[in-house]
Amino acid sequence: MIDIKDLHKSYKTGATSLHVLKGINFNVKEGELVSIMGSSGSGKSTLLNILGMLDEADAGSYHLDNVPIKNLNEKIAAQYRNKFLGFIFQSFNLINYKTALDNVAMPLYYQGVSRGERLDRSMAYLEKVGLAPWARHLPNELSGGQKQRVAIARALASDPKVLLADEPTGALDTKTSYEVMDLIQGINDEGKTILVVTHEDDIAHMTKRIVNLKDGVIIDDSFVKQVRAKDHV
Ligand SMILES: Nc1ncnc2c1ncn2[C@@H]1O[C@H](COP(=O)(O)OP(=O)(O)OP(=O)(O)O)[C@@H](O)[C@H]1O
Repeated sequence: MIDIKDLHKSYKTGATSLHVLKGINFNVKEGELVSIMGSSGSGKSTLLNILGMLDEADAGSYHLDNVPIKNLNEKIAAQYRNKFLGFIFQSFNLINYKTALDNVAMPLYYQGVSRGERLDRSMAYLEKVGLAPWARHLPNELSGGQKQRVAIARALASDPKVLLADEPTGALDTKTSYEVMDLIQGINDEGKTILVVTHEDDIAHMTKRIVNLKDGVIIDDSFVKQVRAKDHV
């Protein structure tokens, strides 16, 4: 599903250049649940931005569902992003003046889905994440965990091939974090390919494989022997 070969990325500020990704190689197969770990500054967000087609590498190749992701114009990149990827963020990124239901339905509007289908589909995904009773509420009436569930429903509603989650539990307390990871595990059990960026070891052990980044290189890439469940973290 994801195939990355010898990826390099540098940031240039003035006369200096910071080499952040120094030859990343990895593959993610359909249906995997993988975490990308590493300390602050190791390059996790840089890698995720490239995977999410929000930025491009300087060198190396990236194939997403066998499609080469390179030199795409804005319009094509946006189309691919809609088709292939769903995003989940640490800070939820919900629109505060729209209800939970309208937040989930929003991307479908931009994809030209009719109003009736948008609302039906969004309601079904809110049900899936356990939030149907909260459909008419605004984000500020929801807890952090509930907000993240809305964001997950929004990411799923377009049925992307891959979910990219950037520190999805970063703003949540421990118990709520495990509940959100439990939901992510359930979505993965249904076949969705999911990548989770985290710097928390317990969260990473709720995924099936941990890729460890340090100073822009992968220092370890291993399957988790015993994937932890929410009540046994
Ligand atoms: N747009 C940019 N311009 C210049 N330097 C950048 C830019 N983005 C990131 N960096 C630098 O690149 C390095 C890697 O940053 P990155 O955000 O990928 O790390 P990270 O592992 O995600 O860290 P964190 O866990 O703190 O988010 C850091 O030293 C950072 O300061």
